[in-house]
Amino acid sequence: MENWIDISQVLHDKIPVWPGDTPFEYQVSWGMEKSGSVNVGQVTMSTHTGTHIDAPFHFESDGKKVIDLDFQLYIGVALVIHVDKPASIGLKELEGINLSGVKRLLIRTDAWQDKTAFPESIPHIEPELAAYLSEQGVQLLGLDLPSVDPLDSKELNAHHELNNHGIHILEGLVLNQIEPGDYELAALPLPLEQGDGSPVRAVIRKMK
Ligand SMILES: N[C@@H](CC(=O)c1ccccc1NC=O)C(=O)O
Ligand SMILES: [Zn+2]
Ligand SMILES: [Zn+2]
Repeated sequence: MENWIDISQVLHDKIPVWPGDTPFEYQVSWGMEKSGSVNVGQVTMSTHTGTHIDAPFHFESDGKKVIDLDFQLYIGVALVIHVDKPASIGLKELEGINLSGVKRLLIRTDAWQDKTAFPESIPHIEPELAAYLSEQGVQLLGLDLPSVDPLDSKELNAHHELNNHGIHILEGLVLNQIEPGDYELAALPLPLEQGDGSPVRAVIRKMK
């Protein structure tokens, strides 16, 4: 079947990363000339580069690693909503949106426009929203932003509250062309045994 839309950031050597984090690098470490038959690549990257998921181990020392997460959560029906450039995302911003029975929620904010640079500031998820979202049935929250907390946060309250309510985090989506509505989503993390996070290839397809 067709009509799948790629909502992932392209991984290339200039992709912006969290200030101070490992730059992304792809290299052919064993080229044709040396190997005689093949190009073999090597990738150096932070697990929080581009479009990626967070495992609880990212913000809790005894939290689950990527391999421990239920991969089924990252495949299935998702609702895309558009909350245009909010200061933050709380109950007020979701007023009038029916989330009952929504398991996967993707929020388009358009607040990170220039994906060639890391943003200066971003709208954050108000930690109190976690309880409401989980009441509605949300288990996966995706955003077109590099974090669910303010960029200067050390407490990471939204990360913790979402995790406390069983809500998994998907960050760095590209949603600027995506109309709100019901979609199928696939955004599988790699089977990283030690992973605190993982890059994903995120794609969606409009539900008929
Ligand atoms: N919480 C952010 C990442 C994050 O906080 C971070 C990523 C790389 C290097 C440092 C980071 N944060 C703390 O200084 C995220 O989930 O992607
Ligand atoms: Zn992350
Ligand atoms: Zn995060």
